Amino acid sequence: MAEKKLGGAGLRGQVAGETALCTVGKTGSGLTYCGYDISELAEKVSFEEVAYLLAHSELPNASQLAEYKARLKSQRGLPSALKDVLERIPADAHPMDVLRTGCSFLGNIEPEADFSGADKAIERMLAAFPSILLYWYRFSHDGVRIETETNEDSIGAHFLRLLHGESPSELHAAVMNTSLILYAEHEFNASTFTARVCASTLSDIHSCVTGAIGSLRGPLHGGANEAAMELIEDMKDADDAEKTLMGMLERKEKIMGFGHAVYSEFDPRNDVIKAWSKKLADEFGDTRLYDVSVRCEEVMWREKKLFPNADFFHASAYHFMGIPTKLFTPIFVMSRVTGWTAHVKEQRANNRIIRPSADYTGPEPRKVPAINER
Ligand SMILES: CC(=O)SCCNC(=O)CCNC(=O)[C@H](O)C(C)(C)COP(=O)(O)OP(=O)(O)OC[C@H]1O[C@@H](n2cnc3c(N)ncnc32)[C@H](O)[C@@H]1OP(=O)(O)O
Ligand SMILES: O=C([O-])CC(=O)C(=O)O
Repeated sequence: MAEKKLGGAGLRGQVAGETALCTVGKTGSGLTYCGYDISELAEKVSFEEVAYLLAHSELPNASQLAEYKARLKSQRGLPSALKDVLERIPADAHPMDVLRTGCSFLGNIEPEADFSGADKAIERMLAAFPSILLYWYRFSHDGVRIETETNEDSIGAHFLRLLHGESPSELHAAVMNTSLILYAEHEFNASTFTARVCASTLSDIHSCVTGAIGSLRGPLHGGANEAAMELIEDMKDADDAEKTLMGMLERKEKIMGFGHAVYSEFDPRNDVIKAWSKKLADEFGDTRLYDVSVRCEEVMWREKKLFPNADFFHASAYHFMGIPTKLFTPIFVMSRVTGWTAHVKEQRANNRIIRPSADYTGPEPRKVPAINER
């Protein structure tokens, strides 16, 4: 993969620390987690294996995986104090704000006592985030208090079960599994860097994750999957997509779900989720959203040499599985919590408080005038 020209604002291209967790955009391999290529992981393993890999630096063997999954499964229930809080959050709140509050509140009632409690807190967050999200969603939108403990084998299937009230098809469970793998980790992206900055002050893990959720929410980062859906949902067909995009480009508007801070030619996660989106479109029996997405991809490359990032084809894929748009970015959280927390542990293991400098552009030193002279 060609190196992207880096420099300028946004700390672009500057090395801000070390990690053994992930490489992004290195020549010969687009994206690796602990040395494993993302395409191979997406093809061969479960999200739980990836979560374990990020937490423990090695893939689990069969018994380690079975124990890990059993532990996660046993932690899907929510304490009543947390349910009370979730019931007070209005239906028109953004679900990312709900997760942010849910995570923060969990840190109050089940705090990480000291850093030796990190793994326990991480597993609890991983297990409880889908339950937090969907307990609130179903209560505020459907008026039901759902049972959040399910027997579904995977986190992806558990999520779909809580959302739709029934076990997902094999296809949908497989797509969720792959999606969670693709979103799990990505080096020093904005939300992970947020988590590391917080960790570097020796703060607690719930604070690190709460801050990271806030960073992920924005449309230039994780929020782009929702913004991409809003872009494509009204496109009638491929020609309409072309016309809409050309107009937006002429007006110099940003097209959400395209471009990347590090990758220069393609995002290795795109081919994987695009293939699943096509399968889902065929199953759904309506390829409009897939067709308009493909035309967007063609137009953006032709006009701007910009390519879809991980978020773009996630929009149609999630939509085909009946997932409401506002739950798209929270799914990213359910996955990325594994990467964030692995970075928190890594930062703690070799810590120095992160505190860069700034070039000053303000006024020269001056005297404070009396209030009636201002
Ligand atoms: C999972 C993730 O978080 S992936 C990222 C999700 N975010 C998005 O999809 C939002 C849309 N994309 C963007 O805003 C950007 O591409 C970012 C934030 C991802 C990366 O930002 P940068 O590193 O600053 O982008 P980059 O340096 O490649 O930009 C080069 C030029 O392309 C333009 N450009 C980049 N992305 C886009 C886009 N999606 N639509 C239109 N123009 C774009 C930039 O405005 C810039 O133009 P300029 O030189 O005239 O200012
Ligand atoms: O690396 C980035 O800047 C954004 C990204 O793709 C991610 O966090 O998955």
